[in-house]
Amino acid sequence: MTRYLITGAGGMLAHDLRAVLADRPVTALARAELDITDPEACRAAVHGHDVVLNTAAYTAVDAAEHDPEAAHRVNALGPQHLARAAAEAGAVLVQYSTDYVFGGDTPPGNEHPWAEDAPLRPISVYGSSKAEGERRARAEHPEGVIIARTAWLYGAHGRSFVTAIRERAATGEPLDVVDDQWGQPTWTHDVAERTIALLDHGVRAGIVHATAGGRTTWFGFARAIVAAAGLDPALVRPAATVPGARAAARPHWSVLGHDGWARLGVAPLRPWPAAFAEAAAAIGWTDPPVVAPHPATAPPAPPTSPSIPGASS
Ligand SMILES: NC(=O)C1=CN([C@@H]2O[C@H](COP(=O)(O)OP(=O)(O)OC[C@H]3O[C@@H](n4cnc5c(N)ncnc54)[C@H](O)[C@@H]3O)[C@@H](O)[C@H]2O)C=CC1
Repeated sequence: MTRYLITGAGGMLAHDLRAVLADRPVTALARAELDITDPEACRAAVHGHDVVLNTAAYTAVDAAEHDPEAAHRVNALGPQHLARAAAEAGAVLVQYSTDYVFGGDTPPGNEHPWAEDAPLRPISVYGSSKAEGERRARAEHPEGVIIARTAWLYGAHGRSFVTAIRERAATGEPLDVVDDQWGQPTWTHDVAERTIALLDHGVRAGIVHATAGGRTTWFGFARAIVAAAGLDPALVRPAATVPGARAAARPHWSVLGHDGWARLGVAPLRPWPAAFAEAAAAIGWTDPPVVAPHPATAPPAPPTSPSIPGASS
């Protein structure tokens, strides 16, 4: 029976991987139990497993701009250590990566979905560190690394764009959300389920885009989130990206192509509206969040920023 190791087990995607693998032998190690920057610890942890699902990552996109070494250690060297350990153990490594490995060369008006083999041109430290992690993992274990690039994740077990928008909308204040960055909101459950389907199909190497079908902007997604919660979608207003407003640049075009799935004989993730509708019902996002009442003497807190750009990626 296949034995699975999940790294970064405290994270959002890891939770749903554990749920999908609930009836199989799984070791799930949180950061305190396995630090993927430690090559010896990686070797010891991978030993005895057939599949390594690496969800561990330095995911603070803006903070990475100020601490590139930390991002590199976790996102570039970590996957390399795990790939080496997987090669020694005869295991497959699934390395989760990001849409932010792209973004450097899409002139407006010339957008098409990024193919799996499109050149990597990140525009942030985080994206560069993840791109380097892809390269190092594949070089270390060419026959046994699957790169699964995902994006715009939301799920039941973590903070995300969905939780931020729900909390802001529940205050009744209007929300300005960027309408010029395109992508694919993706449920962690679907990423987990499709990844395991890929492995069950016998795939041991390759690149897939583990993002939902379709496309929207952060504004479009925010409206869907607010509508699902039974709140007024008109609260969400379209805004333009303010250059330099955040430490790390965001790609304006993060729509990933899904042809790789057909080549491997496995169906891709479903379109984002259907996935979000099911997620909202399953997670309890069809009701507005309960916001703590403000003390009678204190005025309501103003929004902390004029717009809500995209969350992490
Ligand atoms: N959240 C998103 O929107 C997106 C996430 N991704 C990628 O998907 C994967 C999973 O993301 P999430 O579950 O959202 O991340 P998360 O931030 O919820 O979980 C990541 C986990 O990694 C752990 N971690 C950090 N440094 C570590 C280290 N040195 N050793 C071991 N564990 C460490 C953290 O403690 C955390 O529990 C990551 O590879 C991320 O880069 C890609 C695109 C979008």
